[in-house]
Amino acid sequence: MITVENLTKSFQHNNGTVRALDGVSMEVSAGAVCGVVGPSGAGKSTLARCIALLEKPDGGAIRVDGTDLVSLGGKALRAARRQIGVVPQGDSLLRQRTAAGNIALPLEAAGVSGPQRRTRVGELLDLVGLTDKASVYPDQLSGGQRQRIAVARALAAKPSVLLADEPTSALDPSTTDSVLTVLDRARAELGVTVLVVTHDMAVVRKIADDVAVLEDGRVVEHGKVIDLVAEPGSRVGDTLLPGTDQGDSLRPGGRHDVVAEVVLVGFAAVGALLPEAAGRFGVELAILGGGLTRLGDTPVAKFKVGLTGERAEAALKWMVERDAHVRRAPVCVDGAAA
Ligand SMILES: Nc1ncnc2c1ncn2[C@@H]1O[C@H](COP(=O)(O)OP(=O)(O)OP(=O)(O)O)[C@@H](O)[C@H]1O
Repeated sequence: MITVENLTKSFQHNNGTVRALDGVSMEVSAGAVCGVVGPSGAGKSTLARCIALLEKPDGGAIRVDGTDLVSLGGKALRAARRQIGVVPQGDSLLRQRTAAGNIALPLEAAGVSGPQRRTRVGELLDLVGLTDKASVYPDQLSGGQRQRIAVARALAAKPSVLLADEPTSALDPSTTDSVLTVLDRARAELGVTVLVVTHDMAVVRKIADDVAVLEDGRVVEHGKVIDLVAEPGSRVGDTLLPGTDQGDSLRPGGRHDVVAEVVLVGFAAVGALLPEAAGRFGVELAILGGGLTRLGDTPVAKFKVGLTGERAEAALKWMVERDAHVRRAPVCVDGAAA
């Protein structure tokens, strides 16, 4: 578990002070993948560098499994740094070393013996799916392969936390997927807690359990992706789920008695809830907008639906009782939309 409490960090510029982190607090559960997203200059990299102990915050605490890393010094700080593997932004491999040689670097620094090093490097090459590239130099690898080697190198010393700063920027979508798969495997097979800094919400959609949205050095939204997408007005939800033409379009009109926005999470809900509600309550149900997507392996749908029939309200209530997230237009006492 990583807990960040009220973290502050400022930089002096010629024209004044920039508050890169302005009281950031967030939590990442052990073994989860957390996406840190936000616009350029929001403070994402500064947060990552502070957690990686590459930058000292001005104030606040960073607890990994209960220990406040900010208060550490000397030997304890060096030991804590080894617990955090870092995949830096951009190309970070040494050109004059092979893929295997790059992965072995942290092991050499830690004094791990030759045979043990070879075994560990072999395991890591296998984890990132590049066993056949052991003796290849970075220049002969694709951008995605280089990033996968950088992930393997970051995992070499068996850290409990893996921090990746924009690991997929400048990669095409299929290459991006291969890097994300490797991060996901690190979590699933090694139990590593993964923090991914990214400006790309597709990364959050594909692998994140948790997300923190930063803006101007502050956390403006934070939580489990699957919970946030169901919250009305969530920025994460608005970005990750299909649009449905919101606002006035939720007002009942035309031939529908009730118009509502419905978010459905999981195979059972997405596959069966709407037709079952329509059949059970004898209402006509029309999909007016929205669509399907996936969050990791979980199917999620957001639809604008129009219900017609005497028991339309009862059908909606029944869906809510089955964990559908329903957003209705406010209705006045005379039944008209407010
Ligand atoms: N070493 C530094 N010296 C001075 N200012 C810095 C330094 N690092 C970051 N900043 C400033 O702090 C603010 C936050 O920068 P940071 O790189 O953390 O944002 P970011 O969200 O990662 O942006 P990007 O997506 O563009 O990388 C910016 O205004 C930046 O100019």
